[in-house]
Amino acid sequence: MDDPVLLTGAGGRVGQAILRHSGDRFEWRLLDREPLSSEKLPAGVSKDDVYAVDVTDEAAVEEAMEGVYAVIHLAGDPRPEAPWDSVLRNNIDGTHTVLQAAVDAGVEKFAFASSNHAVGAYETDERTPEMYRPDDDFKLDGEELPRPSNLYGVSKASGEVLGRYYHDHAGISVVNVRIGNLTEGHPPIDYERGQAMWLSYRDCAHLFERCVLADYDYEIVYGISDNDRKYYSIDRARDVLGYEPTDNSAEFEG
Ligand SMILES: NC(=O)C1=CN([C@@H]2O[C@H](COP(=O)(O)OP(=O)(O)OC[C@H]3O[C@@H](n4cnc5c(N)ncnc54)[C@H](O)[C@@H]3O)[C@@H](O)[C@H]2O)C=CC1
Ligand SMILES: O=C1O[C@H](COP(=O)(O)O)[C@@H](O)[C@H](O)[C@H]1O
Repeated sequence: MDDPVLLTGAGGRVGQAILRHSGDRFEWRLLDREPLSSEKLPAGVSKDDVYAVDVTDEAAVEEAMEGVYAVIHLAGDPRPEAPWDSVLRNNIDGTHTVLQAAVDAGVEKFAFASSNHAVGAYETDERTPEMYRPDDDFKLDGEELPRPSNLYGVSKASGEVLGRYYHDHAGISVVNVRIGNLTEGHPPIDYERGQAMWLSYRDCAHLFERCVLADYDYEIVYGISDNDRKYYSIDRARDVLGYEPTDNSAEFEG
């Protein structure tokens, strides 16, 4: 596929995980409100393919969207403790602006970085910490309603609903990836929740690559590696996207 893939929030942790492992897979167009240093750019991506843009800037986003085949939308405030004014502007208004521009430009697919915090309130005192352990059978599969654990999680659930609206009314393919805990090199240490939802860099890149290449209508999938501790099912990601994770947080436990 020759048409570009627009990666918003390209300079961040998730964006760099994708570019480090899939930098040669697509014709990239990179967007971030912060300037991207040359070491953050994969080979073959020139400064002409980089847009220093705020995702709430409609005109600038429309310009970056011209001719794009698919969008991987990562840009936003990633802090679970982020205040309402920030998640309202960066995560909700920003996602609306990017989705509207994508539809207006005839973009085929939209992959949204949702979060475990969109469903964090399922992790009740009664269920934890046992639910983070391999022998517990509690599972979430993406069919469940959001239960945000904070206002950041509300903004992520809002992004999922924005995608539902634009799929239903404009036909764009949408996949919401409820990312767990992206940690480079190994799972979080001494943190059972993080180990249950660990996503390795290479599995992250592979999963978003599948979001560009697979065909789907509207989906919600979990973005985690194949962890023994997982309480998120990755069956939907396997069945619809062809996701085949390599890593498992259990392999790093003594
Ligand atoms: N890192 C993780 O474990 C997880 C991340 N996510 C989501 O994935 C996405 C990326 O997260 P990270 O890479 O960890 O965050 P990050 O903070 O490392 O990267 C986010 C990037 O987006 C840019 N950005 C923020 N607001 C922007 C705006 N208004 N306009 C343009 N660019 C903007 C920042 O400059 C930054 O380079 C976020 O939406 C986050 O909510 C979800 C679950 C887990
Ligand atoms: O959405 C996100 O979730 C991860 C994991 O949550 P945590 O509460 O276990 O840290 C978080 O690390 C990341 O910053 C955030 O964007």
